[in-house]
Amino acid sequence: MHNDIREVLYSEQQIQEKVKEMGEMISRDFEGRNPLVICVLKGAFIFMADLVKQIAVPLEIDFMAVSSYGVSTKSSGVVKIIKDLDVPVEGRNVLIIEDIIDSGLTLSYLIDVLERRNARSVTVAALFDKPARRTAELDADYKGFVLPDEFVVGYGLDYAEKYRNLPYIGILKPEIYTK
Ligand SMILES: O=P(O)(O)OC[C@H]1O[C@H](OP(=O)(O)OP(=O)(O)O)[C@H](O)[C@@H]1O
Ligand code: HPA
Ligand SMILES: [Mg+2]
Repeated sequence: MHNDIREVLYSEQQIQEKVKEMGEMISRDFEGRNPLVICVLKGAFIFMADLVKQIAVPLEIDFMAVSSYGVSTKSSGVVKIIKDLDVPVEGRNVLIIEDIIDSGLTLSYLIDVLERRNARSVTVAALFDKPARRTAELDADYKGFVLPDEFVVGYGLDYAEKYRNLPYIGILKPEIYTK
């Protein structure tokens, strides 16, 4: 285990099993719907890569980069689009892939943007859910694990751009971000 991690919450193997289950459900529900799968960068890049391999229906992929945390464990409250989609979403069945829903601000902003661009449907798959800190009223259609109210890293999630490459999800030692 990495020295900066206080506790591993879900191992690489537990995550892979969950991702497979989610992929199977999505495959069933999106049969014949040709989804446009949107990866919310950077955090969702690993989940996205693992999940799409478990989805058996034809799909297309695009990427959007948004950021609101920066070098902090709390949302700045301002969601900034750093990279927009390459393709129009009008008339498409969009599946948003998120690593974590925390305050919910990122997702509520994205859903609003995609609905205003006239997506046919907007569905959300989120691997991690931290309901304790929610300020925006929303929930994922496909949800992996519910997390305690702690700042977590790994499996794509960062603190100040670090720890994304850890294959598991763990609680970051508070002294790392309070020092
Ligand atoms: O529900 P919220 O409180 O909005 O938090 C969730 C979002 O915050 C993180 O992104 P971040 O802004 O850190 O950008 P990153 O993915 O590049 O790390 C995370 O990857 C989610 O996209
Ligand atoms: O707990 C978290 N860890 C990393 N990034 C995040 N973005 C929202 N919540 C978190
Ligand atoms: Mg981040």
